[in-house]
This record gives sequence, C-alpha cells and structure tokens, in this order.
Amino acid sequence: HARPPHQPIRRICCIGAGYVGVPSSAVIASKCPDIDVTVVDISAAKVAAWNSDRHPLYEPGLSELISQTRGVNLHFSCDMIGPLEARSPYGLGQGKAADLTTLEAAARLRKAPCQFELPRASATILRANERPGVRHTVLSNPEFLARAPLCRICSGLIDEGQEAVQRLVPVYARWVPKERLVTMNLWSSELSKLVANAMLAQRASAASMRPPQSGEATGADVSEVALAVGADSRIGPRFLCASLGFGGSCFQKDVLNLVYLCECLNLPEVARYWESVVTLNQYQKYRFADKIIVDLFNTVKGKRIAVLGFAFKKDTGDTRESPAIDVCRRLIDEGALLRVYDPKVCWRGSLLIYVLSFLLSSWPLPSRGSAP
Ligand SMILES: NC(=O)c1ccc[n+]([C@@H]2O[C@H](COP(=O)([O-])OP(=O)(O)OC[C@H]3O[C@@H](n4cnc5c(N)ncnc54)[C@H](O)[C@@H]3O)[C@@H](O)[C@H]2O)c1
Ligand SMILES: O=c1ccn([C@@H]2O[C@H](COP(=O)(O)OP(=O)(O)O[C@H]3O[C@H](CO)[C@@H](O)[C@H](O)[C@H]3O)[C@@H](O)[C@H]2O)c(=O)[nH]1
Repeated sequence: HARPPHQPIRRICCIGAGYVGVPSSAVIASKCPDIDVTVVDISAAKVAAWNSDRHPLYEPGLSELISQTRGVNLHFSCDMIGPLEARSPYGLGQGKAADLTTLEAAARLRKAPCQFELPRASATILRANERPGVRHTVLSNPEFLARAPLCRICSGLIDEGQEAVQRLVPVYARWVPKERLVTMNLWSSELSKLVANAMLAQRASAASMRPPQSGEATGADVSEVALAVGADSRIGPRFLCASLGFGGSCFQKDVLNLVYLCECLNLPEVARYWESVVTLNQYQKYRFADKIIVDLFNTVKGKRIAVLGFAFKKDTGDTRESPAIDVCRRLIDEGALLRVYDPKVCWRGSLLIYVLSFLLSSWPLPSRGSAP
C-alpha cells in the first residue's frame, strides 16, 4: 500500500491484554493523546476485567494510568477486527478476519525454534496473506529495558522496515529523549534482549551461589558481602540479592533461547555455559526446600507450613516461573500441608492457590490485607 513516508501513527492495536500489552498500551495512550490505542484479547473475561475496576493484574501505577485514559483513547475489546477495520483506512486491520488471525498466529509463534526466527517467520506468514492495498512490516521492539525506562530500541528487518521504524520512533519520542531512542538492525535488537536478560539471570544466580554457598558455610553475612562487592562501581549494587532463585516469564526462557541459538551455531561449550545458569537456579530452589525439610527434623509430612508470598518478585501478582512453585511442589510431595497467601496475587492465580490450600490445609483463610 503506497503510504506517504513518515505519516504519523494515529491508531495502534495491541494484541494481548497481558503483562506486556496493557502497561505498554496504557503508557502510549497517556503520552500520546492523539493516538487511539485498542488492546484486544481472545479472553472475554480478561477484557471485561480491564473494562471494570477489578483489573486482572497488578502493576504499580497501572490502574491510575488506565483510569485516566480508558474510554478516552484507550480501549479494551474482544473484537479482533473492529478496532482497526472500523477506523483505519489502511494498515493491518483493514482487512478481514483471516488477516488478523494470521497476524496473531505469527506474533505468537511460541513454538518457533528460536526467538530469532520469529520475526522472519511472522513476516513470511503475513506476506503470504497480503491482499492488494495491504502491506505488512515486521519490526522488533523488545521490552527488556525495565531499569532504563528512558531508552527504547526499535528495529526493522535488515533490508526493509526502515520506513516503519521511522514512523514508530516519533511515538516513543513523546517521552523518551531522542538520544536514547536507539534504532538498529533486527538481529542486534533481538540479541540485545537475550543477552541482557541472560546476564541479569546469571548475576542473580551467582548472587545466590556466592561461594562457598553463601554465608552458611563460613558465617559470612550475605547482605554484607553484597554491600561490599556492589560498592565497586565496575560491579554495581543492583541484582546482588541472594534469593531462592530467579523467576518470572523472561529469564529462563531467554537463557534457554540463547542456549538453543548457541547449539544451532555449533557452539556447544557456550551453550553449556549458559545452560548452567538455569541448572544452578533449579538447584537453588531444591536446596532451599531441602533445608526446610532438614530443619523440620527431616520430615514435613502432615506438618502445616505457611507460605507468605507466592509471586515471583515483590510488587507484582505475576506467579509465572515463581520459585515458590517449585518450593511448594517439593514440600507437597513430602506430605506438607501448605497455607499459601499473597495479597498481590489475585484473580485466577489466587483462586488456584486458595483451592490448593483449602485442599491441603484446615487452617482458616486469612482476611485480605492481614498478611504482611
Ligand atoms: N512479561 C514480560 O516482561 C515480557 C517481556 C518481553 C517479552 N515478552 C513476551 O511478550 C508476550 C506477551 O507476554 P505477557 O507477559 O504479556 O503474557 P500474558 O500471558 O500476560 O499476556 C498474553 C495475552 O495474550 C492473550 N492471547 C493469547 N492468545 C491470543 C490470541 N490468539 N488472540 C488474542 N489474544 C491472545 C492472552 O489471553 C493474554 O491475555 C510473550 O510472547 C512474552 O514472551 C514478555
Ligand atoms: O538481586 C536480585 C535481583 C533479582 N532477583 C530475582 O530475579 C528475578 C527477576 O527479577 P526482575 O529482573 O526484577 O524481574 P522481571 O520482571 O523478570 O524483569 C526481567 O525481565 C523483563 C522481561 O524481559 C525485562 O523487562 C527486565 O528488564 C528484566 O529485569 C526475580 O525472581 C527476582 O526475585 C534475585 O534473585 N536477586
């Protein structure tokens, strides 16, 4: 479709009203009042929840952003075609259902052998479904710079997509200083995300494994060690807290993506190196559960144990890959009766946890807010 270059973006449709889609869309809507943002999701319940005052996930400041923008230029819908077709004279949504179904399928090729193949595969699928007047461009715009919020990477496929990149950049330029808006080729962008997350995961893993097995063996205090080590500006103070293992939706997946990439590139030694980050992380969780068992006189069978906190980190209700899952599973396998409570974990997650804990324990439910 012939479109004048650098025509400003007026509409954005985000597919997937989850942890990435909603915060990103809410920020764009609040920073760009002239852009109409619609978030669509396959789950009617989720869309209804976003349209209500009981949002399905917690993120500090998100509810406030949504209350300012929802119904103004931020919309939640199950209609995969309407938001774009009704308003857009061009672009991805102009067409029919098949178009967006394909886009969705392409965007969610979670079984693509490697993250790197995703943009190319998406582009191929979209191109195969193009109709006259509709042109698709795939950009890589990974979300991974959580601690560098004033920075954003946009990238297009190596030899194409530059026009689309030039149209996307001004959207972020509303709140990101120009010098911190980085454009690069797609493979650099994808690899940046993998490497950044893998290095952070490696650091969190190493922090938990500070030899010799933290302070336990030596009498050292792990927080004091972290303070001293982090005072070296080359190392820095962040990500040095020993924990029972890293969790979350990205770290393990991204490290394993890197492992796979190394294997494909015939770099088995490098692959094993990164794989050991995940292995150590698993070990750390089992070690923690074993320590509980040992401390409770080598058996937890029939013992009632309270688990305070279930999300993978503080200030979130996200339980994906939470280390608590492995710890609880190990304790349940050993016959413990668990009582799990996390005030931030809500909706489906909490229901599951409550059902689990009801089945496994006769303790009364704590009232909301009574937990630390
Ligand atoms: N969570 C992160 O921090 C993070 C960071 C970078 C990239 N990612 C990637 O971004 C993607 C989304 O991650 P997330 O954490 O937001 O996941 P999520 O599970 O919170 O959200 C995904 C949403 O997509 C919806 N969905 C699934 N299939 C759909 C379909 N066919 N049509 C419309 N909606 C559909 C689901 O109902 C869900 O609400 C994933 O591919 C993830 O790997 C996540
Ligand atoms: O000193 C530390 C710091 C973190 N963790 C653990 O590491 C995991 C990940 O923490 P964090 O990175 O804060 O959370 P995520 O939301 O998973 O964020 C990561 O993954 C996101 C998705 O790719 C990126 O946006 C972020 O930049 C990247 O840090 C959590 O289980 C933490 O408890 C530690 O064990 N010790």
